[in-house]
Amino acid sequence: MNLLKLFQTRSRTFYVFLVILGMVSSLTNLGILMQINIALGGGASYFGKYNVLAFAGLIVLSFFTTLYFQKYMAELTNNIMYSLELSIIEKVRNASYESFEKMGGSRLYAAVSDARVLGRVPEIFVAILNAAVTLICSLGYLYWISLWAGITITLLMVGLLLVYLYRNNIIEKDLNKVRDLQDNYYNSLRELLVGFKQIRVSTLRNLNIFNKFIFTNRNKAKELSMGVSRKYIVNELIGVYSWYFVLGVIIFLLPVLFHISLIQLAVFITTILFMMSPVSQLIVYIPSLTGIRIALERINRLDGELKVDALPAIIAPPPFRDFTSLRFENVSYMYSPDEKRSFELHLPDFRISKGEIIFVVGGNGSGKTTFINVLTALCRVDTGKVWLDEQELSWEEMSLFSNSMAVVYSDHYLFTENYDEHDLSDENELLQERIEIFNLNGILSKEAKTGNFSTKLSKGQQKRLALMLALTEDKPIIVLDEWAAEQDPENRRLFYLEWLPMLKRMGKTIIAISHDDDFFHVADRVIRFNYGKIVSDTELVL
Ligand SMILES: Nc1ncnc2c1ncn2[C@@H]1O[C@H](COP(=O)(O)OP(=O)(O)OP(=O)(O)O)[C@@H](O)[C@H]1O
Repeated sequence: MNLLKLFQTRSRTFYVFLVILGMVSSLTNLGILMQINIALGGGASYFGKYNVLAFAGLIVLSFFTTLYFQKYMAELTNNIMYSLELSIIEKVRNASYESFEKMGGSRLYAAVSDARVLGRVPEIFVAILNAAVTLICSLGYLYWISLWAGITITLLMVGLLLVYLYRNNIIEKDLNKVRDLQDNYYNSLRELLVGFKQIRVSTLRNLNIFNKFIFTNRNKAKELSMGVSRKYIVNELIGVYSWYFVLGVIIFLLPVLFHISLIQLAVFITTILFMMSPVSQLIVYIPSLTGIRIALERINRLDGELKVDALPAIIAPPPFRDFTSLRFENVSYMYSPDEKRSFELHLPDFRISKGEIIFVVGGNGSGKTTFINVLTALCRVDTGKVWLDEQELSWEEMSLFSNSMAVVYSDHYLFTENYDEHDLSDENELLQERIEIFNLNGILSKEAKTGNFSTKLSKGQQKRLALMLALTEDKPIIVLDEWAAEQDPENRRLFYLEWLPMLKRMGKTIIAISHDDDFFHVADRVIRFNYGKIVSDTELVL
């Protein structure tokens, strides 16, 4: 996606408007310039006695065209900004888990602020167009008055522009560095916010995150930004003082070189003064264009990364699918295969049957969570086949089937809004019954604003609420990652000896990571992972 393509997709009429505005503005500029010069030289106007009317007409035409265009631009600007923001979020929500992990949250925030920068594109385009048209008209007028003098001034201005662009290129590189620093800064900020408790209780950590990361980063960014500002100031001053140089050439050199008359000289000087404002506008807006290009490049890069393994756009939730068996045949998944130390999960032949309670066990780093990620299609398998009721599933179908699984992660996040559209009303008897069963009676309270359950609960209580909500989703498969880890002994006992059997009686299939060997007998099967492989798959017959 480049800048021009961005416009094409947002508004087909943009270019038509741009051409109309360009024409009106060149007509107005040239007209006004000629009127002034004719008045200065005491010559006859083309419009004779309607001179004043023509002058006023030009200004009115310019006023209304610009007004109409500005309104159109305001609309277009907002459309571009908000739809870009939404399209970034759209890509994130359809991205694969791996590309999401690689991206990191801080880059998402940076991309959203980049989208805001892009919202200025139409305004900048119009300003540059106006300035360029005025410049071209003025130069054309100079050529008409004296060809050689016009050429001399054009060469002079091109030379000065090249110096300006060369310096601007150096500034662009510095700006890129500032943006990289900003990404790192957002990352440190995220760590400060997410890990606030750990940072608050350790002075060393507290000092280090501030001194070694945030402070150093901001200092570097400040130095670079100050350098950029200094270079901009020098550039702008060169721009302004170049005019004196050009005026000097006109006043002192042109009469000697080309024998131009006093009236021609006056016309030249007026025209040059007329060009000053558009050129300074160009000087102001070219750096903005640079910033926009950088923002666009970064959004494009993020876009490319998120496209990897992206899911097809989700339009409506698929119906839950019950099943008899889910089978993995020669399935393997590897984290970042390019890296030296990479972990591979391998499932030569593994089957889950409806109604089973399967415990997934094994040491730290043996591959239990990776297995859950593959099972729930968070990670896309590299090789092998997945069969649902002896029907092979594509990656997309597997992703859809994950909708039939209610998952409680070890670091489960309880949403503040009721995205699952649960019936949380007091009249819901089944819900009240489950609140009772999961020992949440008298613990849960509702947020007045959202009507959702408050998430200000202890870790164990949060997990019990998450389990209850997972059950409310009414899906055939329940996946639990170390669910019992935060429970007190009584709730843990209830989980293994009462709640899991209850779920089984309800016809649910349960896949649960567990470290509680005292309760392994509750499961129908215990599968043990080691180095990414299932080293034992024990069926327990009670
Ligand atoms: N995002 C990742 N990128 C690269 N390697 C990873 C990633 N996540 C996990 N791993 C590696 O994969 C291996 C298996 O990790 P996994 O989280 O599946 O283990 P686990 O059995 O769930 O461990 P634990 O009991 O500690 O939770 C580990 O060696 C880990 O270093």
